Amino acid sequence: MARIKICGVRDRAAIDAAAAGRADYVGFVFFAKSPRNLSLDEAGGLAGAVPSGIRRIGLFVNADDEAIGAAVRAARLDGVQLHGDEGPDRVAAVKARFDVEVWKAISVATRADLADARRYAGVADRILFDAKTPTGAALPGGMGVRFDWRLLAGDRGGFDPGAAWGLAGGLDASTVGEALATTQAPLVDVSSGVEDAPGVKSPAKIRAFCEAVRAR
Ligand SMILES: O=C(O)c1ccccc1N[C@@H]1O[C@H](COP(=O)(O)O)[C@@H](O)[C@H]1O
Repeated sequence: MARIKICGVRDRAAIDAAAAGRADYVGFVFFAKSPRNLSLDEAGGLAGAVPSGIRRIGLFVNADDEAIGAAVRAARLDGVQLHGDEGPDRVAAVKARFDVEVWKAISVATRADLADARRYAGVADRILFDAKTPTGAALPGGMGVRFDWRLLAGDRGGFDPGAAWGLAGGLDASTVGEALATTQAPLVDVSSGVEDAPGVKSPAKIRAFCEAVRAR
């Protein structure tokens, strides 16, 4: 069964719903432009509400070591998701400096974009294939944009078949079944698809999403 990450949680009700749905990960966003952004204090408070079986992943966009380190400590992060323009060297540096798993998001619109993932082979602990948001968009993710999941069927553009990966972008309870059937993704990551408004998580939608994944 695919693992589940509920990203952009901002309150205890969302964390409780993720736990009820037996999600594997919750995501804390540390990106000021996002409606899901958390202060260090907020993240520290929420971290204590996350049950021990759920891993805490911090999302960053082109952040420096100081910002990542402060969040890792405040929220006792188990992992970081680098969702900006971080190249393989930067991903390797984050991995060397912090004792956490490191995910790298790859923006996908066409098959040619999949080749980018190969650059991170042996560097990132997990590749997250996410939809490329439109040029000039406010955010590089978290906008409910999906890509053609058929691109991930087969060899995923030559991506290392043994490497850990996941699917994000435009998922919700009504689409995740089709996404899993098409891609066989070992992990799905959702944010806006389990919200009532940007940054406002819906416990009912979180539970429905988890049920839809488990129904596969
Ligand atoms: O959620 C955000 O605000 C965000 C901000 C900047 C980069 C990525 C962000 N979210 C991630 O984007 C994907 C897809 O989200 P959605 O389900 O389409 O809304 C997911 O990995 C989020 O964690």
